[in-house]
Amino acid sequence: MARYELVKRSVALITLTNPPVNALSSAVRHAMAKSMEQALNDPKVTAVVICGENGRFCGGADIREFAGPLRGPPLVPLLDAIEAGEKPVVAAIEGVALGGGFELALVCHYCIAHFKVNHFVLKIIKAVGMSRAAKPLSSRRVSMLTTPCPPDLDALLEVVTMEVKKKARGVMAPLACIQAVRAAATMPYSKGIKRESELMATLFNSGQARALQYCFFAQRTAGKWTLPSGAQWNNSKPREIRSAAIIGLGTMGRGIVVSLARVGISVIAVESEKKLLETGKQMVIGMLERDAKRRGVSASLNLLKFTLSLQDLKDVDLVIEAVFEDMALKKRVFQELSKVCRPATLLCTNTSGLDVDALAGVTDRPHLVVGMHFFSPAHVMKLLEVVCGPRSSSETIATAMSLGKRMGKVSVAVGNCPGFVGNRMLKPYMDQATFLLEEGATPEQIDKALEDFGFAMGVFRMSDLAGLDVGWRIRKESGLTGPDVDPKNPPRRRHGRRYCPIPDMVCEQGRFGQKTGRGWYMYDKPGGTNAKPDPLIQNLLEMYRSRYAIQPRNISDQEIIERCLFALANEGFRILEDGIAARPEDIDVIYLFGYGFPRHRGGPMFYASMVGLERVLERLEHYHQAHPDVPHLEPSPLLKKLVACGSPSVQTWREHIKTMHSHL
Ligand SMILES: C[C@H](O)[C@H](C)C(=O)SCCNC(=O)CCNC(=O)[C@H](O)C(C)(C)COP(=O)([O-])OP(=O)([O-])OC[C@H]1O[C@@H](n2cnc3c(N)ncnc32)[C@H](O)[C@@H]1OP(=O)([O-])[O-]
Repeated sequence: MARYELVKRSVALITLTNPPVNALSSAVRHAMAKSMEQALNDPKVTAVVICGENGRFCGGADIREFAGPLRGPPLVPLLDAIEAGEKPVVAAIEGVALGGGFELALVCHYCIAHFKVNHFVLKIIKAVGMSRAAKPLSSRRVSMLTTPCPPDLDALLEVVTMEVKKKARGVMAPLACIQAVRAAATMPYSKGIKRESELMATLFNSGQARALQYCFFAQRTAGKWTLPSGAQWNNSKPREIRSAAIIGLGTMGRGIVVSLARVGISVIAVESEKKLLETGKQMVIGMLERDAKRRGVSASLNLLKFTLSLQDLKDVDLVIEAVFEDMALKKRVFQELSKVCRPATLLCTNTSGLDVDALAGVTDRPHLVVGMHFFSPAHVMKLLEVVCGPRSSSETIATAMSLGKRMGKVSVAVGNCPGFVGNRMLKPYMDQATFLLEEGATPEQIDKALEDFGFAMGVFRMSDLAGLDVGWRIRKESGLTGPDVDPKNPPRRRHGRRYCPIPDMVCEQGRFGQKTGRGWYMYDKPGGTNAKPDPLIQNLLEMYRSRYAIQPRNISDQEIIERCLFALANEGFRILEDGIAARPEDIDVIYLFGYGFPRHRGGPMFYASMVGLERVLERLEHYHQAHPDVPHLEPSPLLKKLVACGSPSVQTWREHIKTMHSHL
């Protein structure tokens, strides 16, 4: 866990050896303490160098050890011994020096860092080689350094605090960092370090720390998929994709073209009309040029080809269909692709919730069909839902997952059902928000409650951004609203359950959100982003409630959070029961990377476990009793079962899901 060598007869070289990131596990700390003692006590040793194996210095404390009691020698006394030692210690840094790894570098008297190191502030060594060995160390001890205190420190920290509170609502760590900076600038080292330890202890024992550690491992677990057949992430070889084609140059298609081209994959982009093709082409080129400029590289425009003819696709490795969300149209595209593309070409769909297997069924290669559900904007959002149809082969799934990772996405394998995972859960979440409007809340009150919880955007601001017409079109196609709805249907019921027509009423007024300058909010112009409460919406709500004799009531933020987030998690439990998601961590990763769920809350499933499953169950029972015509408030059988089993930790829920029909 740490190797000790004597080089040039007088330099002790200590190499951290805990692959893959040399995390400071108890074994590493123990080995380091032993090696440092050996080096400091050996009269032949005049200097010490600490480095990390595998081109990485140190990825910090071993996060896996946080779950239980601390074992082995604590880190701080070890760092103090290095700092106070009488022999110069040099940190030879490559790759990363994170957290405790950063602290280790800081207490070394000198640092030499490879120029490609990220995550590190350089402490520049004045001369090359070990000519420092005989020099006094006092000026090199971090405890002896003086921190200049700017005269306007309070004002400076005030501004930073405001910024942090805006950008990281409710997050503890950044505010603690500001307090640590204040301590470093205004206190002697010993008091400053003591203050920092107090701040660290508060954070370390917080629910937010547990949520962030959970997210870290959940993100890495999400890529480890398994099929009922036993095929899985580490025994299914992905195909190499050198060439791809995108059908449809709408917002999603353009983003997908950019995502592929900027990682070196040649892309043929197809549109149905010359004008659409030309517009899409100009937008893609502009996006790639801006992206390349930002990254300081040249735009890979030579990888692009734009065409009106599917015939040009005959040799590509993979196609992603991104046409209008209409099943009949998609089926025609897949039938055509079947004829044009060579037999081994993978055919993928970017549908946001339609039946992937129905599309597979119209092709000559159902085993090569898979969903690749990108999130808008596709070249920015990191989430990729890889939707496994029952006939998708393990090689096809492995290829889609690997391609997602190559594009810098967080790929999550999910089963095939309406809305898959993310959008299926979004429906009850948004339904609750509109029901709360009927009952007395306003869009801005609901959004504020959700944004105070930690969401970057509340549900109504998010809908205005995405465009209200998207959902409206889906509801019309599903027969929930529009001229085809049976007039005998009571306006507030559909299929025997409660239905809120307010979003339809808003759309019928041409209020589609930011794009039209009016939606749930009003904006200074079409395309504007500065959302202001709109009195016309307030009037619409008042008129609506009086028309249906709804007596508005004061609704607490707590009720808003419980009804929206417990309904969200409840659908997550159903998704686990249906085998559409392999584990709760996958659901949480989808919501962290696709829907802006605040990371310091862990995700909808982790949040439910932190609130306490018994509490979630009790509140859902309460709300379902109050609203019996809202099925998604009825507690799921899995939630009840987990509570009956004593509410085990989220990481063990899989053991209680005996789903024989897992889609994954
Ligand atoms: C006060 C002080 O602050 C306290 C005391 C602390 O120090 S708190 C801890 C502070 N340290 C961190 O926050 C660093 C967290 N790690 C990272 O940011 C990244 O890992 C990376 C270093 C930039 C490398 O990225 P990568 O993309 O090349 O590889 P990977 O896929 O991410 O990771 C490869 C494998 O290593 C595992 N791993 C990475 N870092 C780890 C860590 N610190 N502890 C335990 N395991 C870790 C990870 O789970 C994965 O495992 P598996 O999935 O293969 O089984």
